[in-house]
Amino acid sequence: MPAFAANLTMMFSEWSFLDRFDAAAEAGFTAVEYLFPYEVPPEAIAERLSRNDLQQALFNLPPGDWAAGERGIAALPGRFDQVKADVERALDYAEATGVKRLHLMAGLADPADALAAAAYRHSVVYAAERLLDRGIDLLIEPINGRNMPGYFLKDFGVAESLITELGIANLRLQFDIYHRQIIHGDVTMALRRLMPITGHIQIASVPSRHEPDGEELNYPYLFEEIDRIGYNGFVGCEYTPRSSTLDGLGWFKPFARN
Ligand SMILES: O=C(O)[C@@H](O)C(=O)CO
Ligand SMILES: [Mg+2]
Repeated sequence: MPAFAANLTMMFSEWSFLDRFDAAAEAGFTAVEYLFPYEVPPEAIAERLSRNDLQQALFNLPPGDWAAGERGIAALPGRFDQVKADVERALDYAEATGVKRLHLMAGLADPADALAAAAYRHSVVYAAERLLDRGIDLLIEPINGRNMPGYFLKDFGVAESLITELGIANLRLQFDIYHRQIIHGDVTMALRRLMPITGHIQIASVPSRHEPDGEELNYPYLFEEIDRIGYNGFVGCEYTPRSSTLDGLGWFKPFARN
């Protein structure tokens, strides 16, 4: 049975950020993820995790100036000092929350731009090596160009090649099934093939990015497949509920903690 993590950026938005931990636990989740923790102190998050017996599955390193449109800075030439500072900031939160995987966003840049490609590689190597002796995986995630136009890492083949070529033990793929289906399709075969380098899975319906209970993908089949291929990490529920979060949890009932 997959271990589902509620994505507190997209789910439980009826509650304040910290109260989302309580609500997710009450709904039967045993783990949570979100994009960014940086607006609240690490101790406050740690307290909610502990109070609710929740595991912290994942969060992202700081993404640059999100409000100004940045979507990561790893592939932006001239921002390496900031990448290094961001890794230290994320480590403070990692220590408090016990998270074992962090996602490094690439940013908006042309993948054919040699300077961007070099900057990205440099950032990825630095961050992965910095996290290695802390026992934390560095994840990279291909994101579809409809949701994030101009995003540097928009191809699963490119991510696979980079991970394989660099061969850093804790550098792994964030396999978001929603993005995979939009970019390439062939989800099941890709899950099977990429499983050895996959460090985290995320789900949502396609094309609406709502609950994983209909539309283009057969999630009951994919959940069984995730078990069949021996994946023992978390499956992040990175979707926007169609109406209220709780009303949309019918699909999750068979998996909920008591
Ligand atoms: O798929 C996504 O959008 C997220 O996993 C993410 O980290 C960037 O928005
Ligand atoms: Mg994702």
